Amino acid sequence: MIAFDDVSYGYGGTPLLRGISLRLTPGSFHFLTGPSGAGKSTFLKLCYGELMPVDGKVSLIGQDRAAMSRDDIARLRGRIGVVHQDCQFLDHLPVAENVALPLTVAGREADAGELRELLSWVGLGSRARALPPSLSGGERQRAALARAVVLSPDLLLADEPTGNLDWEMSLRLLTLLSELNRMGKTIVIATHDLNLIRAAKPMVSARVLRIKDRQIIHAGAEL
Ligand SMILES: Nc1ncnc2c1ncn2[C@@H]1O[C@H](COP(=O)(O)OP(=O)(O)OP(=O)(O)O)[C@@H](O)[C@H]1O
Repeated sequence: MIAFDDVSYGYGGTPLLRGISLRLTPGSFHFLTGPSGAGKSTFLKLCYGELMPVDGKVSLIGQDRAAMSRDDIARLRGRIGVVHQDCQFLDHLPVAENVALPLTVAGREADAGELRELLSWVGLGSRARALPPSLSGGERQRAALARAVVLSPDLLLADEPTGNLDWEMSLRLLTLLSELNRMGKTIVIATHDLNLIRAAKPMVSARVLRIKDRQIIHAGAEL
């Protein structure tokens, strides 16, 4: 699904990630961890084509990133959903319309029934008409998750999705993400919360990637 071959990246000539080679196979579930500033968000940006590698090759769902046009990248947005760290919304539009926005942008009509089902899956069935500023942190994250999956992507990337949430809400979000994985979606969650990774153990068969010394290593047994 995603392949990195000897990929390096840095901002303004300062190396951040170096010589990364890995595969994210269809249906896999990965946590990506590492200290603040290690490059987790940067790695995710390389995975959804926002950034181009400085060296090496990134293949996104079978396409070489370097050979992709703007249209290819736009099409990719339907296959790769992203829950961003800051999950911004259009504050003047109700939750349901914010969640449906990727459909609108893709020129597709939102099916009211499917949208209702999606909102109730994330527990926001009764908040469809609410405006984003009135949502709690947990509600915002769940709305962001709904928006990220509204186009039914094959791969979902979540950047610190539980960053500001209490434990109960973190587990709720983790449960939703593991349900998506059981439905066959490939999932990558960037997090520095090791408790979250431990809590996922009974839910999914997850692998842990850790950024260390500019490299991404497979962590495993010790978590
Ligand atoms: N657009 C940018 N221009 C220059 N430097 C950047 C840019 N984006 C990120 N960086 C730097 O690259 C490094 C890695 O950032 P990144 O956001 O990928 O780390 P992270 O592991 O996700 O951190 P956190 O856990 O704090 O979110 C940081 O030192 C950051 O300041």
